[in-house]
Amino acid sequence: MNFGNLNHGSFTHDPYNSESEHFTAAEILGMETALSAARQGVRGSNPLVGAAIIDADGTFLAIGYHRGAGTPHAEADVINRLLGTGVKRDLSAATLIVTLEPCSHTGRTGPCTQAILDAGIGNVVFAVRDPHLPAAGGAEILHNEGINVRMGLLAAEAEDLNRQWFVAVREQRPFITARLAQTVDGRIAAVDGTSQWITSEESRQDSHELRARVDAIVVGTGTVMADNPRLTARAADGSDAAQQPIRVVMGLREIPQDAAVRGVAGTPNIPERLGQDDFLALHTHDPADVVRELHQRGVGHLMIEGGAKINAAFLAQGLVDELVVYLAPMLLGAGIPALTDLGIGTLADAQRWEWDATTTGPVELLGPDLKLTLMPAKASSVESS
Ligand SMILES: NC(=O)C1=CN([C@@H]2O[C@H](COP(=O)(O)OP(=O)(O)OC[C@H]3O[C@@H](n4cnc5c(N)ncnc54)[C@H](OP(=O)(O)O)[C@@H]3O)[C@@H](O)[C@H]2O)C=CC1
Ligand SMILES: Nc1c(N[C@@H]2O[C@H](COP(=O)(O)O)[C@@H](O)[C@H]2O)[nH]c(=O)[nH]c1=O
Repeated sequence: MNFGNLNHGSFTHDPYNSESEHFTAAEILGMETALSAARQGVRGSNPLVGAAIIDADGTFLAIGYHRGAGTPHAEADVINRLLGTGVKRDLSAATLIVTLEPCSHTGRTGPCTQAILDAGIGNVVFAVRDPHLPAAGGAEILHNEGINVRMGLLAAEAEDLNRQWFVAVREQRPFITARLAQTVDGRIAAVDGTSQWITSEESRQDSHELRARVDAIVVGTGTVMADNPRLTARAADGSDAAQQPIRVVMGLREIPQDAAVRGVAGTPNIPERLGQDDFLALHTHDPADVVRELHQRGVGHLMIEGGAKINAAFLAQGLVDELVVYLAPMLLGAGIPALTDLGIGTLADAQRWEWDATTTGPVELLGPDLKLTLMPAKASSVESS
């Protein structure tokens, strides 16, 4: 196969896809299994990726997946599972099946191409190209090392699995999660601005785990003035988590010198790009400015934590890839809504979302609350509704 004329930055299908390749029933089953395994991961700066290794006769040898930024990639995970005991085995006839092109770069972990070569695996089948430029090109490296590489198996399914991640990469911005802690009637604070707490301890702890995973959190100046939040990631005993997001406040007002958000938080998730300063005031009302600035600072996963105006600003510009809604069994009737105006005047223009069925499923019970996870509906399902 000639890999020479492929464009890594492109999101169009490669000329070499499933129609020009032959895949065995075992490889198809392997890719279906890898796609299911991928769904056990968590969304964020890295895509969901799953992998399987099958023997020449189609026997499954191992299944693995990526558990989120900073953890081993799916290829390394599946190889570790197979060879973790230290037993050397001949894998030259085996096939590694993976939902995304093996990476060729050293990011938070080492290159998967090297792990595959070190394991002596003779064949690789992957579904879709990795559009993330520093990581791309793995197929060529493997091919040039004499590995039999084929691509395109269940490509549409693999693209769909990470479709918002692909959008974020294409737009050269972080993957963006918006997090709402609201009453059943969609309020995030009472009429007088009080909001602590609407959601349960279990929900808030889950939220702290989310904070520890993201690279940055954004709130508006309104939230800082109303709540004086710390915006740190904390363990159940109140101690600071080892990894902390950059805390970002968006708006024109100055943040008071004694604001809690200025306090020392610990180790930022991306220290090499931020130094010791993990608080950032961005004097703008435009979410695109925030996204651009944070992308330049190396933020791969951004979380919007409110309030109402900030939530609406990001949603109105299509700058939310994932919605996490903690829904408390509480009614306020009046108060601050989860979102201000999105500029939607008629039902036909409603934003459509769909439930996201990854690890925990779209609905989780957290104490008395529900946690709902959603992603923007596919363009095709919006057109047909
Ligand atoms: N339950 C929950 O999950 C949460 C609840 N809350 C609650 O929400 C309330 C605060 O909400 P809200 O007042 O909407 O505050 P926001 O945090 O949304 O901040 C709004 C302020 O940010 C600035 N700003 C920045 N960008 C924009 C923009 N695109 N459009 C408009 N304003 C912008 C403006 O101030 P400036 O003049 O400085 O530019 C504006 O007044 C509080 O009562 C808080 O308790 C807050 C977060 C989470
Ligand atoms: N009210 C409310 C939340 N509010 C969010 O938590 C912030 C306070 O953060 P911190 O000072 O770090 O504890 C606050 O400003 C707002 O962003 N979160 C929730 O999980 N549930 C809730 O009911």
